[in-house]
Amino acid sequence: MTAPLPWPAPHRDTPFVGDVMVPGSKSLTNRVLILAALGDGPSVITRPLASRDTDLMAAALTALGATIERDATTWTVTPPAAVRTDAVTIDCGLAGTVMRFVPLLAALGGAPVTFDGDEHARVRPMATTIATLRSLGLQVDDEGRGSLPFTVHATGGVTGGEIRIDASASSQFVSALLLVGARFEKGLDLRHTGSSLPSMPHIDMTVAELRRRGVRIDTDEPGRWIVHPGTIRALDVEIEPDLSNAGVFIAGALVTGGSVRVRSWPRHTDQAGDAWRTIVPAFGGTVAEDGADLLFSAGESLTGVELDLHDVGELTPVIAAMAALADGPSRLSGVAHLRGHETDRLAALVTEINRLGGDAEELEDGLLVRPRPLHAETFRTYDDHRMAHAAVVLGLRVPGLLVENVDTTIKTYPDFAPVWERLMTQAP
Ligand SMILES: O=C(O)C1=C[C@@H](OP(=O)(O)O)[C@@H](O)[C@H](O)C1
Ligand SMILES: C=C(OP(=O)(O)O)C(=O)O
Repeated sequence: MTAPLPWPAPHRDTPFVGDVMVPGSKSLTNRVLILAALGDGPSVITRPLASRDTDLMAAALTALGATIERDATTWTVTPPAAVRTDAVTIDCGLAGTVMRFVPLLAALGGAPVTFDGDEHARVRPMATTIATLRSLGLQVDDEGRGSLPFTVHATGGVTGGEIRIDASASSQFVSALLLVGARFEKGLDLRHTGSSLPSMPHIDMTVAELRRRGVRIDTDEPGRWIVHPGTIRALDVEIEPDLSNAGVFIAGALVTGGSVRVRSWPRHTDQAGDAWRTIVPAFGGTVAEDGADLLFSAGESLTGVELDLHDVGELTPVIAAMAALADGPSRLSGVAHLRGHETDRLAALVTEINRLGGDAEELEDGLLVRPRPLHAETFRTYDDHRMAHAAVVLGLRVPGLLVENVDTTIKTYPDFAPVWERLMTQAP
């Protein structure tokens, strides 16, 4: 099969002025799906994200016995009637939320479950998931790899109790345990023992979603979570727009001297992407509330930034693209763990920005980006949706830039390319 032709990135010689309603949050949709499958009755999810990562989660939960009925705007999830006893295989694709969360859910079942995924999924950090399952008393066959593929041999329930893990490579190791801990016989007393813990807002989101469903969880001590055993209540919810994915439109407005209205920005949210409210002023832009929407506008200039992105690592590729177009140098820190994301994002960003004539340098825990005049090339995406997002930001200012495999954006945003094409045909 021949690879599809690279996609011509949208370009603007004039300010990009946009009005967007982004699809639902991946992180919320996949948490809500799992919690609905563990609930004490059916739950209705309104405006879930329908994308590769959430389809994979829905398929995994269905394989484990849940029923998911989908119509245009809602998914109704009915938990399994009984613990399954037949062996199944689950495709994790490249979805961290599927490969980290679902094995813990499978541990509650009564049969072997095998996990595998895309080629690159096999090199994403999974050792903590495997070690966690083993310390909970489960047998895991991974042939010594410490990564996908592996089989979890569930035996009909988990005792739980005290457990220590090193989640410095991904917050998802913590979230995975918290999501199921109430269903362990003794609940969970979890301590993170590693040197640092990335993506705290994602853990806070997990805790908030559990509490909304009646789960008691103590978080008084940093790095420790006590989940009391009990019922996870069914809950009907509406999914918020994905604020991390909104970032590419916000960045597009800022790098072209324009503005964008992002519709229905939640006033209170646990999403990491809410950080755009502070990141945009750091680049010299402004943020204003207008009813339910937020308006992001470019300032006089696009200033270089010094940002610690430890909590919001998934925003880094788009921020790095903005930095490459800024008026001065930027230092992005706190994101060593990005080497274990969909690709090694630090290496990929340096290679691709420099391929365009830029000057990006990899640091131990981040990037140094010095703006330089850029020229068009084919920007490689390494099967990483957020590399495609970064390419669009750059292409808005670099005429003729091509994006290799823009379809990788289906991971969290299936209409990404057509939406940009439509926006480019609109005034001004
Ligand atoms: O739990 C989640 O939904 C996520 C947690 C974060 O993972 P890491 O802690 O591995 O960065 C984030 O980057 C990812 O996009 C989604
Ligand atoms: C890191 C990301 O995804 P995942 O959930 O696959 O870890 C991401 O979307 O930026």
